[in-house]
Amino acid sequence: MLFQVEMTVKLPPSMPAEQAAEIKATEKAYSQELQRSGKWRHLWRVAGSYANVSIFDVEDNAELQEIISNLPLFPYMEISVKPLCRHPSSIREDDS
Ligand SMILES: O=C(O)CC1=CCC(=O)O1
Repeated sequence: MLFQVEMTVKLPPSMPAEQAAEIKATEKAYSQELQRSGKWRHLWRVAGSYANVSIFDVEDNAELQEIISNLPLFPYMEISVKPLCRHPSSIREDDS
């Protein structure tokens, strides 16, 4: 199942820079492992924002919830999820 997930990062201004850097490094490693596995298909920065638009390819809602809730930045993000299905006019083979 494919999902579009938009994540907006809102780190508290009071968080020490070292702690923020550590969380971001852990987040990067976690997301890159999921990208290598194919579960995190796309990761795009939203230009001009500390936000991303991502496409996940997971078994079901429960797996998406598990992945998202384990993001190191999860406590500091606003997240919206949209389920996707194949567009009838799509010419891409990997859209479903
Ligand atoms: O910087 C972000 O958009 C948050 C994030 C998600 C995966 C990652 O590596 O950073």
